[in-house]
Amino acid sequence: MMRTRPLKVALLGCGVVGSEVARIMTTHADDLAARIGAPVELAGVAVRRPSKVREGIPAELITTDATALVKRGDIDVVVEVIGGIEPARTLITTAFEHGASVVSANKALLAEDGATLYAAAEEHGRDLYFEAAVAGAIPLIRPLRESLAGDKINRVMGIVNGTTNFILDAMDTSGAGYSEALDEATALGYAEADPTADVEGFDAAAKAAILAGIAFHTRVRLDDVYREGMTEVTSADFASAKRMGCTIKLLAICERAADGESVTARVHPAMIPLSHPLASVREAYNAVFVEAEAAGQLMFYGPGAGGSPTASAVLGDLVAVCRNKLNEATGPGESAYTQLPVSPMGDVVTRYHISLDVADKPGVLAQVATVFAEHGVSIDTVRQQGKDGEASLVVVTHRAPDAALSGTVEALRKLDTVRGVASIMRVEGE
Ligand SMILES: NC(=O)c1ccc[n+]([C@@H]2O[C@H](COP(=O)([O-])OP(=O)(O)OC[C@H]3O[C@@H](n4cnc5c(N)ncnc54)[C@H](O)[C@@H]3O)[C@@H](O)[C@H]2O)c1
Ligand SMILES: N[C@@H](CCO)C(=O)O
Ligand code: NA
Repeated sequence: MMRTRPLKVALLGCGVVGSEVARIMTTHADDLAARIGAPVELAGVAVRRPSKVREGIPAELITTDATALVKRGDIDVVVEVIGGIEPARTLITTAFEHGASVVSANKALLAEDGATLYAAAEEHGRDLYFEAAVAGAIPLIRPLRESLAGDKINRVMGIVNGTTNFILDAMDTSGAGYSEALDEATALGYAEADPTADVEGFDAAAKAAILAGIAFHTRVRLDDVYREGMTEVTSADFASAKRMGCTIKLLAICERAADGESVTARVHPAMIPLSHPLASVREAYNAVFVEAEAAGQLMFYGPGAGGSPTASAVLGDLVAVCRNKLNEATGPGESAYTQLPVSPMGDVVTRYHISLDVADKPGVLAQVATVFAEHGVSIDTVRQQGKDGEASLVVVTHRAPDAALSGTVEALRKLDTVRGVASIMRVEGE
């Protein structure tokens, strides 16, 4: 039976995502009410610029005082789509203290200090939902927290940043320049307020921390995630990748160690074979592979960024939280009971593609091969292209620990015959 008294929602932030949340809440009000079992009412919208015209939002709902809004006491759900650490963190914890549940899209905050948010939610018996924080519209957090709660997840690997996938795809397929592609991604509402978070891998690293934490039931913070951005990927790297039957993607990879005693989380550009499903993820789409012991391989694919796809995930959470409220229940809280240590990048084992500029003379290849052997890194293939006494040497290795590869590269740089290390890229997905 439908409850007539509405559930009240406070919206914090009315930018790319917030404006879409408000629009869908208004246009789909009847359907949302029917699905929840009570009407949902937008009771206040906190913004920074009140003078801006916001179509469909009554002026009397607009306020610049987000703190007063979350303290009102009659608010059932606070939707936080401001982003950043503060004031978002204080607003969320204040919302819990004043009886509201929270839906947030804020991966930066969850990765930096999710523990504080979970603790405040638990202390006050409220919900914290954040489907939009990882891979936008793609249902991923809920499947990991709920559908796969009975399984053991060993690996999560995916493309979780739309902006950088858009740029890399453009560089690969149309030869577009980096800044031109970034401008387009920003205009389409994919990029963060400061796109450095996207291109330097901070956004993907935050998502990796959240995914690893949920997948492995352990606390993983942004600082635990190894991170390399994609600003140094060149057209020469793409040409090299093509020769190997690969493309280049910015990947987030979270793994449980073979002995099950530790985990790793990392974000970096990597070559993947064109035959791998992640290679065909185009534009700003995201895709995430999950490997679970009983389920096997699962792939989640869809729009990972943009106002309306992200609003879809926020509204799904809003419906879930409202249903919980009516049932006087709460959804899942933090699950970090395993407390596994997060190992450093040096322990990660993978394959490498290394491009060297060397002198084209007898014995150079043998010298280079010896350095790899001395560091216990086994070579899979070598390709040499010579020109005017100089040569480019491309070495692809078998699987080796990252620390061994770093040692190899350091030693290679010291050889007189090695003029430079043009690029080092990991090779994944084989
Ligand atoms: N855009 C996307 O594709 C996307 C996807 C997934 C998650 N997110 C996340 O959603 C959140 C919002 O992203 P966005 O793209 O809408 O950003 P945005 O910059 O378009 O919107 C944020 C809005 O919050 C407002 N704001 C800032 N401080 C405020 C305050 N103290 N009080 C009231 N309003 C304040 C800003 O003026 C701005 O309008 C971020 O956490 C982001 O990481 C965005
Ligand atoms: N800036 C992010 C938004 C989605 O989290 C991206 O490009 O994927
Ligand atoms: Na999602």
